[in-house]
Amino acid sequence: MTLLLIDAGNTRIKWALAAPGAALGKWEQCGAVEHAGLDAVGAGWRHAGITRAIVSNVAGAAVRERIAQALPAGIDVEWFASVEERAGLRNGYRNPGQLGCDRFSAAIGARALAPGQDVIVATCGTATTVDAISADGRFIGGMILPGLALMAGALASNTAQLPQVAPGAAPPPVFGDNTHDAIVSGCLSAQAGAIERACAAHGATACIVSGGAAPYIAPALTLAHRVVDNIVLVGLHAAAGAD
Ligand SMILES: Nc1ncnc2c1ncn2[C@@H]1O[C@H](COP(=O)(O)OP(=O)(O)O)[C@@H](O)[C@H]1O
Ligand SMILES: CC(C)(COP(=O)(O)O)[C@@H](O)C(=O)NCCC(=O)O
Ligand SMILES: [K+]
Repeated sequence: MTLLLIDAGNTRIKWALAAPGAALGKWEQCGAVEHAGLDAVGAGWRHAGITRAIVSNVAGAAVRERIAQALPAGIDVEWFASVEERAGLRNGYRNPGQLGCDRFSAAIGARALAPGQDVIVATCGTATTVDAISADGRFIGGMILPGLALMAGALASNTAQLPQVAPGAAPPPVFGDNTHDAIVSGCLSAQAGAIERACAAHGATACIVSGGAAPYIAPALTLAHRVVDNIVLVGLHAAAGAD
């Protein structure tokens, strides 16, 4: 009766196994792999008692096909999609289906973790998305910006003098006194600045930060926030429980 949750992003595939009735985010097992590593993970899924899977995929048709091949045979599979309303969340996108299904799921997860609050949820992956959810359960809209690695990589590959940088565990001073720190500060300030601007514009009472780059971006934030591992998987779990 195990539920398999999958969040396929443009860089990595995150997955978790949830037992029936498990609390949100309390997984039996979880992991993250780059797209090429999926087959090995799929072999492990075959002996895990999985009866149902919910998959959020924003990484395109080839990745969808790879996931379909890796899933255990004969289970009930839902390809999660952005719709007008799900799990008590109303989708305010002009065309609800245009919203990335990972963003819709992250918003469902954020609402489940902060019910009745005006929430900003930032998912810091290949792209960074910063989305606003109202206290009465409406996905208002959001921002899409290049993720931290993309931003830093764009500078390195489009300039003659700027190196590829790697952010460290702690953010550098806001005003870097060397090229490396100036680039890291610039990229972190853009990411953290977008999140802080969104919180101010929304009058947010809760700010949730997730995604592979969250450990670098969250320490640069100057406002109260909560780092949540895999908010997209939390949202899929909440959506499954609301059916
Ligand atoms: N071990 C890692 N492998 C890949 N990306 C990582 C890793 N650790 C941190 N990152 C950062 O996380 C981002 C990927 O995060 P993730 O949430 O998996 O993205 P996506 O959902 O777009 O696949 C990368 O762009 C990079 O900034
Ligand atoms: C914005 C995204 C690329 C984020 O993808 P990710 O960084 O998680 O790989 C994805 O949510 C997407 O393709 N969205 C569709 C467009 C939209 O949400 O408006
Ligand atoms: K993202």
